[in-house]
Amino acid sequence: MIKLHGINKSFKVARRTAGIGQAVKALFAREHTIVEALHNISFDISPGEIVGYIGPNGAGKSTTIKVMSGILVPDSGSCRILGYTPWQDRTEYVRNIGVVFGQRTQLWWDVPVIDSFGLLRDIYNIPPVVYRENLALLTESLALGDILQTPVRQLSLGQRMRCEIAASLLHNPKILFLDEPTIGLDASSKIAVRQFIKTINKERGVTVILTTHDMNDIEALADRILMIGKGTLLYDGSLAHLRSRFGSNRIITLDYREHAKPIEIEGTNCLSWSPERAVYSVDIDTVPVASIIAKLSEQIELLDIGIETTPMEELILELYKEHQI
Ligand SMILES: Nc1ncnc2c1ncn2[C@@H]1O[C@H](COP(=O)(O)OP(=O)(O)OP(=O)(O)O)[C@@H](O)[C@H]1O
Repeated sequence: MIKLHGINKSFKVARRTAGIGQAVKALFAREHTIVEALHNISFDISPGEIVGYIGPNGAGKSTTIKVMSGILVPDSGSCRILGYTPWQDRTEYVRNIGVVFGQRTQLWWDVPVIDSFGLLRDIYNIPPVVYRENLALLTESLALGDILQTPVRQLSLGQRMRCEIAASLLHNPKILFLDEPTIGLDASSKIAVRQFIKTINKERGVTVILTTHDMNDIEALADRILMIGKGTLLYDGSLAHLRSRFGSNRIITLDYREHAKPIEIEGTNCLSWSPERAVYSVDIDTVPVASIIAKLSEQIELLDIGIETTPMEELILELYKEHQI
């Protein structure tokens, strides 16, 4: 369904050093640097998948989404989605995809939400019956009833995001690209958005590609992770596989009577330390929990101990570290 092969994309960025002299100089001879945003990116995505596209800031996630949605033309490589080359067959292609950029809006700022939806209906030429049905369904499942008549600029972030998602689905797309769909949302809005994404994937078979920095999004939604760092694809695999790779990692939280100085324990990673509580990450195949407790008990009076398997955030950090990004 989605096939990217050897995609490269660089940006030429003007380089400026501070100071008026440099600014004047730059008027005559502008210096440039080349930012290699995507380097030889290849992957396939099948119909019905939910894929989490992750990586640190500036890794190339949005650039990939822009290439896949036809907004950016890569320097080289091929991208075939539903039989189209996004940036070449844009008019036809966009009828098949929905795109949500969490940090930008596709809705008209000053008009009521319903008017924006009406404009999208005309742009996409959505048949009246389909539009009516979808509007009813989306209004109900995303609880838009009370806000359809409100101008977009008066909406809260969570309300706007629900409207953005509805707007991206009015024309029944087969693929949904979500670029940080839960950014800035409160806990309950995040859960509502995740639930809805799951539902449209299950019930309508919409293929979803989402970029996020929120590992709870990934945990809740994605069966597969693509990880990118410095423009290069570093991991393509299931969440379960990632878990099994770091399967013996544990987070140990210790409460103790006041102790001012952190205690180093060989083979562990101290994630945080305060005078009453410390958190360590450890591979229990290498360093047994008992030895950590024994070592600490020699120096501090332990009050409580909690042991958890490594949370998603930590797994991803490990992966970033492994790839030195
Ligand atoms: N239009 C542009 N002009 C110049 N450089 C750009 C442009 N768009 C992206 N870049 C650069 O390309 C690289 C990848 O950026 P991109 O926005 O794809 O990263 P990202 O993974 O989405 O990051 P974030 O998590 O911070 O949103 C960065 O170094 C960025 O500065």
